[in-house]
Amino acid sequence: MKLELRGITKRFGTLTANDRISLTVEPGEIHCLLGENGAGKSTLMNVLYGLYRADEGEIVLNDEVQHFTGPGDAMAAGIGMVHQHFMLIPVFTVAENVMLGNEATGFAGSLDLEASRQRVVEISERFGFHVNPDSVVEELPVGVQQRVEIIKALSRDAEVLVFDEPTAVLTPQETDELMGIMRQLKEAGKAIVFITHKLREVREVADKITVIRLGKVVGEAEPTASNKELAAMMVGRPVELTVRKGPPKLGDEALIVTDLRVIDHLGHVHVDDISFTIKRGEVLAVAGVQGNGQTELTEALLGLQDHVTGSIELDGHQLVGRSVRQILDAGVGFIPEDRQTDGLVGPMTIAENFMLDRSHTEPFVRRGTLQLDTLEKFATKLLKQYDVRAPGITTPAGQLSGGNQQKVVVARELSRDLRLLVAAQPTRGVDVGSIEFIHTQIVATRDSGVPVLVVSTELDEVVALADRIMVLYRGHIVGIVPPDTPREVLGLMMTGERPEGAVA
Ligand SMILES: Nc1ncnc2c1ncn2[C@@H]1O[C@H](COP(=O)(O)OP(=O)(O)OP(=O)(O)O)[C@@H](O)[C@H]1O
Repeated sequence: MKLELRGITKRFGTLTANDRISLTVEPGEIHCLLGENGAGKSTLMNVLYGLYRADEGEIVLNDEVQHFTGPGDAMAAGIGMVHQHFMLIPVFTVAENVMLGNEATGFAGSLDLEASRQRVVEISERFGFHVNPDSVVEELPVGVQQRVEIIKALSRDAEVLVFDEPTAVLTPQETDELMGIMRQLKEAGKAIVFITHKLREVREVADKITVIRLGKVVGEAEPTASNKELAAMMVGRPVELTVRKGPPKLGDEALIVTDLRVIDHLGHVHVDDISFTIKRGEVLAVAGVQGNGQTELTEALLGLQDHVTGSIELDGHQLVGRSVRQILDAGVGFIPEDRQTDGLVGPMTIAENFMLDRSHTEPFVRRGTLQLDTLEKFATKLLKQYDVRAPGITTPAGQLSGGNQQKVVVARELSRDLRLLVAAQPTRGVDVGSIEFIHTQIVATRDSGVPVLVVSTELDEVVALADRIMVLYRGHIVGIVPPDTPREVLGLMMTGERPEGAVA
């Protein structure tokens, strides 16, 4: 099915998020939509999916103008959306989830579990998805859950499929698998819209690229364009794609972690036998496939895990057993991997989010009174410095685009007086121009003498920031190696193999 968007305009108050955007996606084409954070990509897709009504413009499918009043209409017309945050019911099986999706749209065969099972098997076999209809969703790896989302869309005969930053939550291997799936869907004649910030992925699968900036189409690019060309087109200026970083000026060992062990309430061990140190002025970057104990390690450092044994000493003070509040007050900055649940309060304004954990301290509160002037100046400065694209500091954080929400969290944490920075996936969902800025800020934090722990599933990010790399596998340290360690060796370590010479 051919999709045309003709002159779509969508305004939020005085902000024009989409400004006369036109786009054509042919059947059997993967069309990448590129643009910096807040450019208007998700808004455009929400218009296409019937979630927002366009102020102007038309959605045309196979030369017929559509009038969607909600996602039900869009689905019935053949549009499927694979969201980054899955819309699945975790305790239900795959077949039950697919059945429920269809019930909502009143498709034939709705509420017939056996029919739904067969449909899952049929689609799964056709596209090589390897999904068992009877698996319970919450027990499946993230990459497979995403395939369930795709099956849901395909079971409703979707001909146009929208993927909005689908790889942000995937491991490198799952990402490769998804690229393969997208190619197969294309071979089957689907029209695909693919939104991503990762230029490697764009060049790997795109047939066509449309770049939007500040709500407008700024041009089309060829898939053969270089990273630098694509980045410059998105951001509107040349972008430095490598981090400038001098040799570290190392101080004393500020963070000393000894024999750390983290178990969950069911007794499963997530982190075991972990000992490492970080010096002042040093970045230790943790590499590993997602789910190998990184989340639990960072949460233990912040006091967010209940069953922790061993020792975490920061500047001579023991952190194990202390509350999150005490740990934050001790000067630990934390960029959590999931900004929506742990990093931000959506209905609160940007300014309020900037002072979330400082609302009881000077200079924002003096003699029990909130200093609105101080807060306003501080928030305005941060907004500008971190290039958060928002109408103003009183905009609710939940209304920001994904990448801009991330920038709010990073700005808040890096602007505190820090004794340790723990940054998990610091640039998730962030555009190339802002990645450059955030990396520069993390390096500046290290150069000011702060020990930094970075956790990232992006090997590029680990290598760019690290003074030393620590590889985790199944909750254990495989080795601690220098940043110039060959990628093949790091890749091997991420599967649990220890090369000769690596310090355990
Ligand atoms: N519900 C809303 N109310 C008000 N403003 C909104 C709303 N949704 C989005 N916006 C604004 O519209 C603009 C475009 O946001 P959008 O989410 O479409 O960007 P994006 O290109 O998808 O960005 P990212 O790459 O960060 O996900 C942003 O300035 C955003 O703050």
